[in-house]
Amino acid sequence: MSAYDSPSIPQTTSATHESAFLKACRREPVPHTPVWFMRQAGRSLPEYLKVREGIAMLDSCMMPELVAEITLQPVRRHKVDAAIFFSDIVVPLKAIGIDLDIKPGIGPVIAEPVRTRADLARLRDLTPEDVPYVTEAIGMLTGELGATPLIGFAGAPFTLASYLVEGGPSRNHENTKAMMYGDPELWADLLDRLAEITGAFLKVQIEAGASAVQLFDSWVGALAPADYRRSVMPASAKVFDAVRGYGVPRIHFGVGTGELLGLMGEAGADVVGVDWRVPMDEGARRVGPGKALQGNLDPAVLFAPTATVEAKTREVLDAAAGLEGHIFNLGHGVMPTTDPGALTRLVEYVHERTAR
Ligand SMILES: Cc1c2[nH]c(c1CCC(=O)O)Cc1[nH]c(c(CCC(=O)O)c1C)Cc1[nH]c(c(CCC(=O)O)c1C)Cc1[nH]c(c(C)c1CCC(=O)O)C2
Repeated sequence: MSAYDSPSIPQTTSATHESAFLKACRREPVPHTPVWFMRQAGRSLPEYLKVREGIAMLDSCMMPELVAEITLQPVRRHKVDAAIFFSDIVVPLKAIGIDLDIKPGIGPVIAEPVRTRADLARLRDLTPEDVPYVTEAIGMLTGELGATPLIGFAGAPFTLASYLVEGGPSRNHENTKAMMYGDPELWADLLDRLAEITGAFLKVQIEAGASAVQLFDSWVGALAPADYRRSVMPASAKVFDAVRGYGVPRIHFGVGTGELLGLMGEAGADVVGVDWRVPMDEGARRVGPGKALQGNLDPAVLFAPTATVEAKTREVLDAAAGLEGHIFNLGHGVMPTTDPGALTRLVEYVHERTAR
């Protein structure tokens, strides 16, 4: 009996359990390679722009019916093999009272950056009562999704710390690294706080019915492996540990993480996401045995002609052909100006090409 046979998640029906996506996460044989896209919900879809009209991003995350509708849109349109919960990595921070906003075209902006030990006191624990709209939206979704699994997610401690310390998006993460190198004790305590909050946020989603979770460490590729191991990995490992007992697959993803893939696997995930810079077979070699892999078409390829998209997709599938457990995805999120038709065709193409 593997950890995944655990009956501890009553919300995951047997049809969901037998879905291609969850089988691939468990490295079991699949009828076809499952496909989903990071940022599959969002601005590439006209139906998304329509329902979001006049509603601020963070407000929309707190409206369960709207969240459920937006989460379902790409499943209906593209026939992807998994849904990802519509929310944002800063939602749990907002929920514990951090003054922040998501500015269109910019991203999360924090009113008062976290830079000192006194600032840490603002990062209190998250409880399910802080995010009732998450539980409610997931409850609605699991019914509507049928056998299609729902992926819950959270931002990883490093990526959340970067937004909190910088006060917003950052190219070089200079204030974040200044704390990490210059005040390692404060840094460790900050990451530990964020690991607690993130673990609690993932638990809420799993208990509401999410059948997999993804930890987004989008900006961790800015670190050298030794710094990752010393200053970040313990906090990410704590998050994976916090949800291990549920037996739901845990996915770990970051951008520009070619040099970190082995350590990201070691942090405890069941599935490691690979961006487009590392071929899947090389990614598998770096991650090591016992993990499924997710990736990794360059999202910019979708702007090329269909024949090119197909040729580049074949390259990904061929490189992943020897893997036990491949989930097809882009190497990072769908760009807002992507033609949604290109995404629908891509799902169909991967399904046809890998049908067994
Ligand atoms: C770094 C990060 C953030 N948010 C997220 C990450 C990690 C993933 C990654 O690396 O891309 C995670 C995220 N954010 C969103 C989702 C929804 C689920 C999905 O993938 O479909 C997910 C998984 C919705 C969103 N989150 C955001 C949007 C766009 C806002 C809008 O549509 O009005 C969406 C659909 C806002 C946001 N939030 C953030 C950014 C950088 C932005 C974009 C700002 C902009 O360009 O306007 C922070």
